[in-house]
Amino acid sequence: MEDFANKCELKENETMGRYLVAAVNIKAGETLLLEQPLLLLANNADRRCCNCHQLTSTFCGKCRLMPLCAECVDHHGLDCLRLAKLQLHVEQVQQLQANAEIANVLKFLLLREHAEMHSWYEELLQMEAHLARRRDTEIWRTYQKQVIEPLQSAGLLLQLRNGSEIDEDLLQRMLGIADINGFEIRAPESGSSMRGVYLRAGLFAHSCVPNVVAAIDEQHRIKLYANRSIAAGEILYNCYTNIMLGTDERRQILKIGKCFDCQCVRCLDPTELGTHMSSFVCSHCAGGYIVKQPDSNAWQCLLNPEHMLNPEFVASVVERAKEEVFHARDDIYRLELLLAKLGRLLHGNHYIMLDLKQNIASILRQILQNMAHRPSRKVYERKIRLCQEILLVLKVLVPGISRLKAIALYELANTQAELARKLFSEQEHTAADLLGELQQTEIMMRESLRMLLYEPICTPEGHLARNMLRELKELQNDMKVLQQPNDDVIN
Ligand SMILES: C[S@@+](CC[C@H](N)C(=O)[O-])C[C@H]1O[C@@H](n2cnc3c(N)ncnc32)[C@H](O)[C@@H]1O
Repeated sequence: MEDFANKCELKENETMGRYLVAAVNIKAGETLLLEQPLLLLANNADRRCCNCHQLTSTFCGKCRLMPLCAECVDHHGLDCLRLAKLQLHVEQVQQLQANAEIANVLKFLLLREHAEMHSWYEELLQMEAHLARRRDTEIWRTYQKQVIEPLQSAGLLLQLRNGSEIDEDLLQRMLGIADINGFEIRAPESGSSMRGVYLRAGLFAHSCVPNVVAAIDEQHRIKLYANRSIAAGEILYNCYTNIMLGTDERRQILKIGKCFDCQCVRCLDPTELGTHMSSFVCSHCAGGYIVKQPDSNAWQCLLNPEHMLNPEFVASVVERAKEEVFHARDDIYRLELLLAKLGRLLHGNHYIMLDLKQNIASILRQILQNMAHRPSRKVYERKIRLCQEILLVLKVLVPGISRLKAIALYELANTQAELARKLFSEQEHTAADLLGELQQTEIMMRESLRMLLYEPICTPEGHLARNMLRELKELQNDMKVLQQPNDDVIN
């Protein structure tokens, strides 16, 4: 919290509400905030044990309302005691157990219930909920039906402290705060997620070209650090969405999920900083690309504005391409075919093309890891090419410290080193060639490691950094051997 108080200054304006600016000059990699979540919430329809956060279908035997898995004995003692004191019939309990989101709201209500947590509750209520923008929308009506009505009809609210004050707006506010401010957190099972609400981390504004990175460790502690040097007075921006998506998709996610129109430099630039992550190929002009003009929303060729695409055609190509990528997943042959086919319509850096390239690269990784496949030189070279293409885009999108860039760089370095070793062992390359390749690899590994060292240790990236340190040492040992003046080695 000391870093936060010294380095971040809270401001407010009409467009963004509260936001943070750098109070001092900040160096790349400097930590701005370390914070534990005030609330850990399940996502949507998931029901998670409120002690260990595993998915569960069972409830605490004492309070009956909080999900608790068979392995956990109890959960937060005060919460359990308070809920157990409520006078509820079996049918009312069943009604409250039926919708998973109700447990999330109960967590808010329990903060309100305990006097010692009141100041946190008050701070939580100041967070943005976008009540006016969400009122009468689909999400509002869904929450009303599935969460608020059961809570009201079960007679639970009136038994809470000043229960008559807990009206529909207050409950919608709680749900809105969770949606607008929640950070996605890795859930215990791989591939699934839950949400964390952090009082300080939730104050950072969004940009699709952020200067701050958020990383959450296995204990759910969030770390926010600068990805480049930031001058005093600059706004501190975290990215709320996936930077590997195109502008229309990012803006839609932010509009629907966070209720605002992003106006960052990337969103306002039709070429997305020259990456062309949403551009189509112009079928009339050699080397011409069709981009969406931000003011008119027209899709026009950059070389000849008269060459246009119909927005419905663009939308349908994108939708169909996404479906085809989904169906081709895990099948490298189909993915490569699709890449060639879509390449006639989309720029090579279009986000769907990059997604395809990432899919292909990750299948190639599995093939290369399994030496029983005896992969040919072409397999290594294909993966190297794909990593290089992905990296070129990432270097523009995140010029500073980035875990995505670090991972892509590591994949590239690792494959280059493996190919060099293979060619040496098959006597296609000399020891001097191998040494040259390994020296290049070492530079890339060091660069990747330099970026990953800012990630908390207990995260997949932190584990990767530790493995990489070991690999780097092995690489350096190999290089030492190759550097020894030994006629048998260097030829
Ligand atoms: C996580 S909250 C950030 C803190 C919030 N501004 C507050 O006052 O509590 C996210 C909300 O901040 C606002 N916001 C963040 N970044 C923004 C941006 N670049 N442009 C406009 N509004 C932004 C939006 O209202 C968004 O829903």
